[in-house]
Amino acid sequence: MKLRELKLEVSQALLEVYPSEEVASFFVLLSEAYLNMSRLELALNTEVVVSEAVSEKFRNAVVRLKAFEPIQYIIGTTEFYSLPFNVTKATLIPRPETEELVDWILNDIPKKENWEGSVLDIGTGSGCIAISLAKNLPKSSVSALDFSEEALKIAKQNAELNGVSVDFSTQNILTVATLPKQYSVIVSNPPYVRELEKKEMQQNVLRHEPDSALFVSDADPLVFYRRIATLAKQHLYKDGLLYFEINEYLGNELVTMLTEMDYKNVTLKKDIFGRDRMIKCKTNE
Ligand SMILES: C[S@@+](CC[C@H](N)C(=O)[O-])C[C@H]1O[C@@H](n2cnc3c(N)ncnc32)[C@H](O)[C@@H]1O
Repeated sequence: MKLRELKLEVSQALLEVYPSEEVASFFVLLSEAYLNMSRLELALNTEVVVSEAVSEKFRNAVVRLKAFEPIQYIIGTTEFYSLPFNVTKATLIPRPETEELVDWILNDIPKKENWEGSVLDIGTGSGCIAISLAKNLPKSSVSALDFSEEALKIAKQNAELNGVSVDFSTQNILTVATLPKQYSVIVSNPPYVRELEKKEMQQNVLRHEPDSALFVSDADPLVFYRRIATLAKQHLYKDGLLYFEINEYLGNELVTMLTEMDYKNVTLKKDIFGRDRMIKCKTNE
């Protein structure tokens, strides 16, 4: 089958479910993954013949996309902070707001090339926060933990893929008594979606991403923040910084909680859409 015919078949099937811009972008991503062809090469080689085996891969992807499976899980990769990351159903797909969190941390560090501080990422998932920090802070020492062995397997692959060294460990943050050492920065994007918010979420997230990465009980949505902030009190150096990605509806409650815990300079930050999505605070003024 010619590439142009395959494109027509795939596009017609996906247009039943997705808008045309999204269909076009899916076809490019699938072609990069299965044909190793860029957007430009696709445009220039419409008459090229695609093997039956590869056409079949596209057809399988169409079935999965029509079941609202995220494209990142289908092709097994995504990009975060301009770096490549493998993803599987054991890992959350890294989000743009988390890139903003990484950017906030990096902007707070003046001489990134020479910074020799230590960082801990709690609930690392694909490793996206830890690895992008390690990549941009070449002299730092970065550690990361998650309670999912499956997620950590992927995070370790991603550290190798990006040529950085991160000290990964399997820990349940809700039950560990202490953290391994002292840190200059502790960061976390913990589960923070309340059960009551499920109805606002898209099918592709609800059906395919890991529940344990996303949800917390309506009764105690700040459980991870309280636990991490308590541990961070003992494990941040003087002037150490704590950063969280947050639920946009819980910003004020977090400001109150961290202030009552005697953290200083508690600062909320909005994402590019104007929503409170990050918070930072300091151990000392
Ligand atoms: C919102 S995801 C964030 C993943 C990744 N850091 C990111 O930003 O894309 C939360 C992560 O916390 C992990 N997690 C959930 N409960 C945990 C626990 N009790 N202890 C340690 N990690 C936990 C999940 O496995 C998941 O990887």
